Amino acid sequence: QVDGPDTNERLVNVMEKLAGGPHKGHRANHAKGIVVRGVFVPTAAAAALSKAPHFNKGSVPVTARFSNSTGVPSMPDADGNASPRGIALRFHYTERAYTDIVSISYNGFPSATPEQFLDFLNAVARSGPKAAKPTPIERYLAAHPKARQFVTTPKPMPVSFARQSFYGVNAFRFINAQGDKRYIRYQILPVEGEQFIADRDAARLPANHLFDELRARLPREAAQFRLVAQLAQPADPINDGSQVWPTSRETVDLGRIVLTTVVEDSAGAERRLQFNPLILTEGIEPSDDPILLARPEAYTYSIERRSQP
Ligand code: HEM
Repeated sequence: QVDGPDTNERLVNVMEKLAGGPHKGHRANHAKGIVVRGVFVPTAAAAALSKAPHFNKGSVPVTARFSNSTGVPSMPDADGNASPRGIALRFHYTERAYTDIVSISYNGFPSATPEQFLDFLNAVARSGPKAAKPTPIERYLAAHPKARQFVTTPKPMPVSFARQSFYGVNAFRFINAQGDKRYIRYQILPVEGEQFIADRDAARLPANHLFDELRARLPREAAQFRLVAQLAQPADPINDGSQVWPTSRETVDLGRIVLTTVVEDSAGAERRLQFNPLILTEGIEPSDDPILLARPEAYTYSIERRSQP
């Protein structure tokens, strides 16, 4: 038995440190958010892949939270560190029961395991302005191509949260009524397509532009996404979200997410909401991806801290 914080608690500690926090009442990551609601309408193809209840009904209510990355609650939307952004989705398939998808606007992850992710974040934390060259993060990125790709891939600001794609990254296993099993990864793709703003123009926009845009948009026009399953081929890596599957893999439209309303007290709602990618239902099983399996525990540290009065 080893005393002291475990990897998941250390991850939350370093996230708070990087954010100049802890910021009382806020998430250790994806702190700046907005809560909306709408519906999900599944396709017939969804029911053929999974017996999950929300894929086998006419439609179900959805609660969603869009967010900027990092634990900085005042993160300006055009800041480079605001990406990858998040969408967390909760499908209410009965009055009391729900299942979640928690996804980001980058297809992939910098690390294969929580330990590697901790090394990555610690390297960032040790690379302040006074760090000797090459800095810890420069050395880390030189040795870790997936993390390098994550950091160096341009992540421009979208014109709207409604015009950004999101990716589930971790794999899940679908099981249909016949007992057939398929590994999948989620994609959440804007029906209107992606559209981005040049960095130079984004820098001139107000700090809350994306949040204001969503509040202005929804009374006129829903934010609509296709929920898509990318199907694994037998040799595809199932347990490593840093290894993206080829774009040539078959995809299946599972249905349409139609988000229509910003909830009345978004700040209160987000304090109460506790999204968790392992709140699943029959017809959907987790993979053994160690990042996926670590997430609920890490999230619980953040939830406990932000719930303190
Ligand atoms: C070991 C890896 C990870 C760690 C340690 C981690 C940590 C965290 C923490 C501490 C929170 C705040 C939870 C809360 O207070 O409710 C959070 C939220 C979030 N994470 Fe992660 N995360 C990890 C991986 C991922 C991955 C792979 C994705 C997506 C593919 C993701 C997407 C999100 C999103 C969208 C939120 C905001 C959820 C909301 O709106 O409430 N995270 N994460």
